[in-house]
Amino acid sequence: MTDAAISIQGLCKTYAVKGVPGGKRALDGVTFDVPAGSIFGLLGPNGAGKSTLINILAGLVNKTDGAASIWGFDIDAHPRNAKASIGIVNQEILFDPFFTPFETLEIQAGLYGVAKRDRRSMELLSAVHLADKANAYARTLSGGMKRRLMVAKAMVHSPPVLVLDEPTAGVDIELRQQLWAYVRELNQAGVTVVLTTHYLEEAEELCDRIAIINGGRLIANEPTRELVGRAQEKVVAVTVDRDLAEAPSNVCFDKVTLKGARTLEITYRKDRVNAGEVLAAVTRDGLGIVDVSTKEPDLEDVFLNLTRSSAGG
Ligand SMILES: Nc1ncnc2c1ncn2[C@@H]1O[C@H](COP(=O)(O)OP(=O)(O)OP(=O)(O)O)[C@@H](O)[C@H]1O
Repeated sequence: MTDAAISIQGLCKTYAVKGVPGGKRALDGVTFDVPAGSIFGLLGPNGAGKSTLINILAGLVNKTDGAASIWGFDIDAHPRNAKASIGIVNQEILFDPFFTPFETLEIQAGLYGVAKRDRRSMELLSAVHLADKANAYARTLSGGMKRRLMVAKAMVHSPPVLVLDEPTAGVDIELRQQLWAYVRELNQAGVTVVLTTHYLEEAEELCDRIAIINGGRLIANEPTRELVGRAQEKVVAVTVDRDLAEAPSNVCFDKVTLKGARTLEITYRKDRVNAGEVLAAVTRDGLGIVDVSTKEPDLEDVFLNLTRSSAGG
């Protein structure tokens, strides 16, 4: 057992690209740990380097520099143990369409050297709600079913760490919810889960901790709540007791717009002023406040702010 399920230090990857001197740098000194027992989100815009990082952990891409270990096993010094400690669900759906889901899991278990008596194929199929499809041809499964089969396939050797690379791309909302429910169950049973996703609200809902990479560099790595708290802009809608001809201005307000005759939508920076000061600024002109509602920043705001500021240097 180890405190970090995955430990990554100074990881670099430069792809050799024809006609590009020096190649394409996809990872540029990335360092972070995934705490054991967590659901960890790895976010980043397209081309940020997420798949490269996961493929290095999977042993599919050779790193250029740095170190990585999985469940305490260095991927260079102990590649077999490292590989046995991780299950990876790739973006692409890969399995033989002529085998049934049950056979698919049995074959995968065989590849990992799981003894027959230790195999859990039916249990895994039930967990991903595919027990009734155990003997159907895999090619007759829907897209969502195939993806769930991929998750079951990644778990045949009972790895302590499961990585899901964009697992819900193209999966409808209901199936996505089922998949996340299963991910939560696995996590409660002790599996550390790493997921990359473009669905920020899901990362926010599911993950204890979130790392963001952009342009091959780590730009954030924090508990989800703290990351969300870093969004400095807040919006408050204030309904007043009389019609307004125009929105009042005040130094407290970053932006203010009139929404209807009596409602002001005020944007302020919570690192500069607090809600009390904003409301006091409204009443200063003799206006009475009838109603107030606030909007909490979500990860989308944080993500955009962080990637924008890192792109701007
Ligand atoms: N085999 C390769 N040869 C050259 N460049 C590559 C190769 N694979 C990836 N890249 C480049 O490396 C960078 C990182 O790509 P990567 O696929 O890791 O990003 P990503 O964050 O997973 O993006 P996405 O969300 O689109 O999958 C990109 O600029 C990509 O074009």
